[in-house]
Amino acid sequence: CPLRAADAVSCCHPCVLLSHRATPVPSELLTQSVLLSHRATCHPRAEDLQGHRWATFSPEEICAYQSQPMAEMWQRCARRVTEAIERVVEFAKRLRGFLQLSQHDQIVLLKAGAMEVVLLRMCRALDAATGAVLFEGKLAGPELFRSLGCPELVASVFDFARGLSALRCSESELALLSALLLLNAGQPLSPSVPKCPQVSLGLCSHLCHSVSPQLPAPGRLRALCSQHLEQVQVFRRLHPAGFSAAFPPLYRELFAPDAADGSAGTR
Ligand SMILES: O=S(=O)(c1ccc(F)cc1)C1(c2ccc(OCc3ccccc3)cc2)CCCC1
Repeated sequence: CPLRAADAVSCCHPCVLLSHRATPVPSELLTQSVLLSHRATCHPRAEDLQGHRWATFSPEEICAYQSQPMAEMWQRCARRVTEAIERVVEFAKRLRGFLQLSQHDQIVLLKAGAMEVVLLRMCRALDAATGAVLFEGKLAGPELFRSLGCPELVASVFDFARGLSALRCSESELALLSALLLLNAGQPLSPSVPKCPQVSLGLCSHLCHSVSPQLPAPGRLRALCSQHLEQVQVFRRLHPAGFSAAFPPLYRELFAPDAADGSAGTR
């Protein structure tokens, strides 16, 4: 399982004054604020997931997905992950102090951390009994994604989601983990990184102490995101034209910035 307290993050983004006030905001208020932001920006909502018995795809439906052209399946996943990232952006904007960052810092944190939060949130849509994930309204196992042509990435995505799901984190823990990942995005993984004096240690220390047994190993999430980036490049080489207009601009900007200006396939 990818979660180890030893990887407890030791520093949040140095400029994030989450309680940008003279008197620190009580950690309970901060936690409540993060949870509300999480609940408002997660899909499906927690209440939709609880007790709901999701249907599984029939063998014929799975076969239809497996028969889809690679580009079509990549576009489907790209659209879904882009929608998920847009919700993470909204979550970040609701975090105390985030909008007080410079636009540059906001973009740096989101570029480095949004995908990690998407992957963290994915465990909410995983069915513990079957290890299948909610995809286009039904439960899908890794075999449904065969036409993507990247079985190792798909396996890694499912393994991570299953490992996190097995910890049965509460929505509050996932909310705090998401805030921590975003505020720590892009920071060195070394645990020896000194605490940032400027940061509002209120939230940082609260996050680290409240969810320390569940902190995702940032190295594991970063490796997963790197694996995704590698596969995006593989896909682009196989389908130079297929990566242009059919992919959401935000997806191209985040994961293939050199192609985001429409020059795909010309390099
Ligand atoms: O439901 S999903 O489309 C899904 C895709 C692949 C998978 F193995 C499991 C789920 C989704 C997702 C989309 C792209 C992801 O990384 C990029 C990626 C991974 C694998 C192949 C292509 C792209 C990860 C997750 C889950 C959360 C948001 C949407």
